[in-house]
Amino acid sequence: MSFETKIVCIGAGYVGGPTMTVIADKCPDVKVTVVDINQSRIDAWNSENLPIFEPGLDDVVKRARGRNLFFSTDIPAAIKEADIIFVSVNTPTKTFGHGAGKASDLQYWEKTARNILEIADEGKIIVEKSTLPVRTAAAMERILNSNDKGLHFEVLSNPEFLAEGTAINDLFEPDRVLIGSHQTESGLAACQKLVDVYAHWVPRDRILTTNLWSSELTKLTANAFLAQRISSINSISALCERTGADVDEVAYVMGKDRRIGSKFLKASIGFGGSCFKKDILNLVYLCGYYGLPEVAAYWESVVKINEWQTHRVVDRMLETMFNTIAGKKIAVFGFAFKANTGDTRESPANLVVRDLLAEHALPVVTDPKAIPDAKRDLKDVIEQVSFEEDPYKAAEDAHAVVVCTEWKCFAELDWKRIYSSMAKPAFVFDGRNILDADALRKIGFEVTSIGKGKAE
Ligand SMILES: NC(=O)C1=CN([C@@H]2O[C@H](COP(=O)(O)OP(=O)(O)OC[C@H]3O[C@@H](n4cnc5c(N)ncnc54)[C@H](O)[C@@H]3O)[C@@H](O)[C@H]2O)C=CC1
Ligand SMILES: O=C(O)[C@H]1O[C@H](OP(=O)(O)OP(=O)(O)OC[C@H]2O[C@@H](n3ccc(=O)[nH]c3=O)[C@H](O)[C@@H]2O)[C@H](O)[C@@H](O)[C@@H]1O
Repeated sequence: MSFETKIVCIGAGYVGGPTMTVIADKCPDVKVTVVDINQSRIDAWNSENLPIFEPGLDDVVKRARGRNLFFSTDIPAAIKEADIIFVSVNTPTKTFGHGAGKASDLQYWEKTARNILEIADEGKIIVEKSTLPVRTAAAMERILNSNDKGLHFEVLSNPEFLAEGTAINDLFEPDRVLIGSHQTESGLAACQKLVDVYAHWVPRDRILTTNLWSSELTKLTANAFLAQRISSINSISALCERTGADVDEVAYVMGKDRRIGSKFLKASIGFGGSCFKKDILNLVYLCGYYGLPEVAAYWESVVKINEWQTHRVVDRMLETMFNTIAGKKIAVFGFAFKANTGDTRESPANLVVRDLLAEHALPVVTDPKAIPDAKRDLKDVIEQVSFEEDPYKAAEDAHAVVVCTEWKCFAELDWKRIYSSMAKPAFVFDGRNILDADALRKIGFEVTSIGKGKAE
């Protein structure tokens, strides 16, 4: 079958895989090829065991794969035939040199741009799907358009707003799709081509078009605002613990004010995930670079509060468990950075386990989806940590259970059974406020929740 439009996506990760799968599903007239340098990842995309766990993804992949959706490592062939190339490679925080610890490491992006330039024999539309520092498109255009083949590349920014665990729904029914372009004739024409792709299923009034820099900066800002809400409520959770206020009640009532809204006000042991911290630090770096130290400090505090909140977990454990947890088995319920994903990148559970080890406790990690990634993340301390598929076994003889991920299955466990197998007094630290604390107390547990004090 011949296709009118050919899309290629470079990078078959958490974003490239699901976004391209949905584009292929919704646009049967478009050929979509997802390429990656990682052979085993591509093999997994072509198999029954997809490389990422995302509810609903399997069915959509099965519908489109082999029809107009292809996964491949043949990057040159894919680039050659593409009209539109999405780049969705990773953009981690730089770990070396200037801006280390804050700036984005753009080496994968630049390599991709040079790769495209080397192979392409006609001009193409290049779409920034990765989250990038504002003004990256300017650098990319300079690299791409500095060719001696007389080719013109138009760079668009089309940041992704999906959240892991709800990616398929987020992609099927996005709040908005954002496309940034130059406001030139060729920029607007390229923008229209991409609008036409999304318009297959996204209502036109939800496809927002802006200039390139607004689009790049909106993505960083959206993540910073979301994370800021979590740090704000988490900072208040500490005050609730001291005063007897209940953070869930405070958040609920505040959220009823439509100007505030109810979402992203769930107090927790801190946000995780591959993006919030990285993107805020990038924003902080950019503010410093553009001579705005006050703005940089404001946003940096969001990350600082988040780390402080996670460290408070083991601090509170010590306070409650007679100032020592050395030699005590502690069951860590959940290692994924949030429920409904196997992703553990920047998971607060990682920090909790390391804090437990620093106190010479004996952590046992259980998680319905994330044990393989947990083992990878804890490789350097693997001999001091145990892993257990079965949460009941993880809790046997433990002095405490600490809930780090809001998996629904943890709330549905038989807590009487857990209580009877634990050392006494049996402590529960609910880092996600998902358990029925009163019911647990009736069983006999000593329960500590986030943002709930004892004061009357
Ligand atoms: N994970 C998420 O939920 C979201 C991530 N983003 C952004 O999307 C971008 C990608 O993130 P993820 O998909 O999570 O990363 P990921 O690490 O899961 O996937 C990136 C993929 O790119 C591949 N890659 C790297 N260099 C390559 C090259 N030169 N040629 C071909 N493939 C190459 C890697 O092998 C990897 O499979 C990041 O900028 C991230 O900030 C944006 C929205 C949501
Ligand atoms: O750029 C990205 O990578 C994505 O980052 C987040 O998505 P994600 O990190 O997948 O998941 P979220 O649902 O945002 O949760 C992030 C973290 O915050 C925590 N969280 C979330 C909400 C809340 O009220 N409280 C809270 O502690 C979660 O448990 C999790 O650890 C954004 O929600 C997406 O819009 C964005 O596209």
